[in-house]
Amino acid sequence: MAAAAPTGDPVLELEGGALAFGDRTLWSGLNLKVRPGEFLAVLGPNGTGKTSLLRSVLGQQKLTSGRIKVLGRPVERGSRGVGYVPQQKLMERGTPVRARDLVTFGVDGTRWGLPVPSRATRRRVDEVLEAVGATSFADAPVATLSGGEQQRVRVGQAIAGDPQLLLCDEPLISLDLQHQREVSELIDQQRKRLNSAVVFVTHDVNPILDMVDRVLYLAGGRFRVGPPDEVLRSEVLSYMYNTPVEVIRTRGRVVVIQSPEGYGVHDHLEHHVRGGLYS
Ligand SMILES: Nc1ncnc2c1ncn2[C@@H]1O[C@H](COP(=O)(O)OP(=O)(O)OP(=O)(O)O)[C@@H](O)[C@H]1O
Repeated sequence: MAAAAPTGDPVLELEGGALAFGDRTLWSGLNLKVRPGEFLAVLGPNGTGKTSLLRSVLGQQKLTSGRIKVLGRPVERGSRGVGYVPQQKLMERGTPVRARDLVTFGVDGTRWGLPVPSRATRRRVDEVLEAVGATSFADAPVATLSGGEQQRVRVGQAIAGDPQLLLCDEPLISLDLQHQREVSELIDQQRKRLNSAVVFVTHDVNPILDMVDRVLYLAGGRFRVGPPDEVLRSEVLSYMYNTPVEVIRTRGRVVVIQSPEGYGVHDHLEHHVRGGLYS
């Protein structure tokens, strides 16, 4: 776990952020500052507004109230300083775009193939393809790759431009254990190399637990921000879920289970309990 608290002007700042759809408020009163070099994990059950938070930071979703600053400025779409790994979306078969093209787009922001990339760009593209383990399928159409292979290419595209703020929406989905480790280490190494910030949405914090500085936990219209040891505790999560929950730490992992007295109270939690693990 990171020792010293990150310093420097925030790369991401939310003040009194609230987001509602109709009469359903996902979160409100959200104050958050993410500083250079910080790794923030965003956790919580389905539908609590984790993706919507990232979309708000990208300028794709307007807040109901409050404001967001990204890299010191009001949020705007398409900022080169922000990288984004979207929640897994497979490319349609027949799309001719190659892995190399997506990563090239990530490096120089130009449309694939045009203009012809410079030697420096090509070198950087090869480096990134290698780093995400995509060299062997770099020239295959992305649509023909497996879900996990496509995911690695998207991570490559997002990190290729050395963003100061990297937003990741479940980037480890579809990856086997080895690639989960490799991809999360790659994201972490890049953060350390550039002193950039990472906001990482995930359903399982364990693969990244030793990288995380703070956790933003969203559940039941509530939120909690703090170091993992302060947030991932039985009393905190029981309050957030409004049902008794036990947080167990075993062999360096965090396991959340529903306490016997809480069984059957909340289906969404039970779903995760059946899976054996929840973060
Ligand atoms: N544009 C929209 N209009 C109406 N409702 C929306 C819109 N975008 C998201 N929602 C709703 O907001 C809720 C939160 O969605 P979001 O995708 O942010 O959740 P999440 O926490 O990322 O969930 P998951 O863990 O399942 O990915 C969902 O119920 C979703 O249907």
